[in-house]
Amino acid sequence: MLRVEHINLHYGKSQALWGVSLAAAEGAITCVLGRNGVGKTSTLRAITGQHRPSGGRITFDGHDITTMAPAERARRGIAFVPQGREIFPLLTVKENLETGFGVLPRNRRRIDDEIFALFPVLGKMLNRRGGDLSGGQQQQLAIGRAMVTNPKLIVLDEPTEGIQPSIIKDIGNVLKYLRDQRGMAVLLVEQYLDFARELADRILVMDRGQIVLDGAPDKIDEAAIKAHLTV
Ligand SMILES: Nc1ncnc2c1ncn2[C@@H]1O[C@H](COP(=O)(O)OP(=O)(O)OP(=O)(O)O)[C@@H](O)[C@H]1O
Repeated sequence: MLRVEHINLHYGKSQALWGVSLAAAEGAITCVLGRNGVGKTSTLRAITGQHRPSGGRITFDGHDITTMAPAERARRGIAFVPQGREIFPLLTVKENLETGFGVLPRNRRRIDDEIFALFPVLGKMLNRRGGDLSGGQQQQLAIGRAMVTNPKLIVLDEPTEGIQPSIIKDIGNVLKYLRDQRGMAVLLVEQYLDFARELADRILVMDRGQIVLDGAPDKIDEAAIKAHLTV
């Protein structure tokens, strides 16, 4: 579904990514692990179209999307749950969910009951402001907002960051549901190894702007992963 092939990415003269390649398959959770500052978010920025790579190619469903605008990628089925969630604090939960409507044709602009079944708290708090929600509830709202666009690929940047364990577990279950029941491709960036091991069908580890390990969770050497995750 998604293929990232040998991408380089620069911020001015400073190179953040060096020949990064990865794939996110339909019906699978792919997890990219790495410490702060190794290029995980930059990789996602290239995939979602927020920063153009300086080399390499990104394809989605067989189409080259390397230079495509973010909104066009969203229309084609790529949804993004950014780091820090980026909920609109003054909009209600319902209005936050409706911001996903922009990429949908008019006749498909509805919030599916499935979202409230997966995140009952959103249904209960529909008219509350986004800013009144706890961090964990905001993360659920950010995932719900991504689901409104009915994506084929959902890309999440550190969804467990600053979130209490019970909600981390709920989020893990929702990601499994999206993989198993909806056949979505899930691409997840994480620093939290246990969460990745529990969910991922494939783990990649980044260090200093490159992919340094890549394999199935039961095949990849845990000591090697940990060596790259500790400073
Ligand atoms: N807008 C920017 N301008 C200049 N340099 C940047 C910018 N964003 C990131 N960088 C640099 O690029 C490198 C990779 O950063 P990136 O945010 O992709 O890492 P990360 O693995 O996602 O880290 P984190 O977990 O902190 O988000 C770092 O050296 C960072 O300082």
